[in-house]
Amino acid sequence: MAAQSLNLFISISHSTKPSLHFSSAVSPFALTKNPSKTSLCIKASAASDPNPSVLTSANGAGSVFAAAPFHAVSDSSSIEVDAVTEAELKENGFRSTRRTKLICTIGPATCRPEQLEALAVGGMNVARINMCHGTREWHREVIQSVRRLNEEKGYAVAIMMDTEGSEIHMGDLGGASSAKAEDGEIWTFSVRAFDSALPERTINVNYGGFAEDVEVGDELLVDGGMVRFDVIEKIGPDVKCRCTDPGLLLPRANLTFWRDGSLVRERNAMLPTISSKDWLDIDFGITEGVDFIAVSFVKSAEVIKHLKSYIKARARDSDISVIAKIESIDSLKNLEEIVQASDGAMVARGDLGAQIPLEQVPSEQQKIVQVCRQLNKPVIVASQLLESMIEYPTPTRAEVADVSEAVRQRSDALMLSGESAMGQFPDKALTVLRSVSLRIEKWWREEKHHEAMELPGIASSFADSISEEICNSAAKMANNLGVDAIFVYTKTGHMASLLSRCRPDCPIFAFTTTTSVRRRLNLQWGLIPFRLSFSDDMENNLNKTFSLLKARGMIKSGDLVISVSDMLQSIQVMNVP
Ligand SMILES: Nc1ncnc2c1ncn2[C@@H]1O[C@H](COP(=O)(O)OP(=O)(O)OP(=O)(O)O)[C@@H](O)[C@H]1O
Ligand SMILES: CC(=O)C(=O)O
Ligand SMILES: [K+]
Ligand SMILES: [Mg+2]
Repeated sequence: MAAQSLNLFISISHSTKPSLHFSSAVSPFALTKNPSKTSLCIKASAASDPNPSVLTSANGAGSVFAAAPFHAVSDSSSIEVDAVTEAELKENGFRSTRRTKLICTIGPATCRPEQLEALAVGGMNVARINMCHGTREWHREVIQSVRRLNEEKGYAVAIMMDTEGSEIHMGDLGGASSAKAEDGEIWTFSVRAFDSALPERTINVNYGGFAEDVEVGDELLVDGGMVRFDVIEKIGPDVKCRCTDPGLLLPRANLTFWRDGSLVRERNAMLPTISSKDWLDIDFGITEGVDFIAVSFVKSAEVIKHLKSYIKARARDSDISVIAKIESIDSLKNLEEIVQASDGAMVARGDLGAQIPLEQVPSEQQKIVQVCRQLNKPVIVASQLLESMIEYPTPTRAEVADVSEAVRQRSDALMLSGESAMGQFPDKALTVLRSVSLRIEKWWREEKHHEAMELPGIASSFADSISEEICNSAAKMANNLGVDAIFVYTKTGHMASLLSRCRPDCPIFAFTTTTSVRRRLNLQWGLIPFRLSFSDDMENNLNKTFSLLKARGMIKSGDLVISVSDMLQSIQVMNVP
């Protein structure tokens, strides 16, 4: 990195409605303006000696696997970052920090505090709880353990609650963790409520209309085809089926039935996206202060809008993001509207692959990732990324290729399901996601393989347009100048997400004033979220940040940084003094 001691300060102010264009080959000196409407001030000064006005003592420089002592006090002179990020920055430098975020579904294999901590140490950014399984008391314990971990160790692990939704699924297997269906066996799927133990080879179905809706000759798919049956006989509430594709039946697995090669959507299509049980779970999530609610089987944008206004009315001071799970034919049909209405989306390939032919899933994934990036919504690729690791300690080559593809598409986050919830090797699975992400990100950066995605304007106001232009330009400048990091000072997180959307080559240090925004930013590509008190005085903020980060060894003199903020709409380029 060529050392530069130039502090370039560009601030844009406008009294009348200005039109501002940054030239396409943006360099810090190649800004153009419309002089009649915009005042553009470029201040260049030596930045060798900004007054290190705020200096606190080094705050426990820990190594990766021993969480550093963390000062949870949110006083104005501290900065909150977790020990893992801190050690990663110190030991490997900015360039090699991971950009792709990792989500772990928490289940019996990972719910104890020490297991959760191992996941946080291993790079978990978001913990997902699936309301299909477990009791609310169980989920509350998990949420509280994660919160304690954040408070005591300085992590910013966010919590995502995933609704059950009202699609058809099996009941629990009378306490068994799984059951094996063998080729040719006859199983009974029944809507009856069994008081005592389930008879042998009997499966409960949650949907009352099941026996009426299926027909002899239909094909019944468990979990999108993990196990298949042919419907051979209907006897009142019981449906007899012959297993044609053997496999493992898991509790509450999803059921779909197919007739003449297409998915049957009879009355179950009328089931509400958010069931009454889901609403109670959502109330629970609001009370417990979850960061994200992922809505299963979204069909239209309306349900998302409804939920968002419900949350707004109910949770005045906690802002919960709503993630639309794309896992049905209807959600594909209404994709853009749904994504637009949501705060993010999940490619829920498990159920999606049960509703559309499997060979269509990869192209749909690509499309969903692209639409989300264009609309600036974080996107998660989920399900079966490392399925074999539920049982085995190493992934298949094909699984590694699948993870690589999601990283190459530059989705915001990858998610573990059964691998972390009930698998035998949750930590190893997380390590595989982490190391494959790092390796593929580096490869694509070095080879400059990444195709530039066209990013349409998305601003809904003029002020937003300025933010967007600033972020697009800052990201481009960062790549052209080869800067070490982009700093963004953002209260709501919006500027940070606009920068993330550009997927720049360097990491983005996102400074925000509240812990809840910090947690939510942890879902987005390339953002390293810090909590920091800051003012409207950017010079002061920068000096303070440099001092705090330098004192902890996370940056050093000479590092080249671009800084933007949503208080003062500006781009600054400088070397760390
Ligand atoms: N809280 C939990 N308690 C017990 N088992 C769980 C829990 N969460 C997940 N599991 C187990 O892990 C498996 C995979 O989890 P996952 O969240 O992918 O659920 P799923 O049932 O496949 O549904 P979904 O379509 O909502 O993802 C589940 O089938 C279940 O066996
Ligand atoms: C995650 C999820 O719900 C699915 O893949 O179906
Ligand atoms: K779910
Ligand atoms: Mg699903």
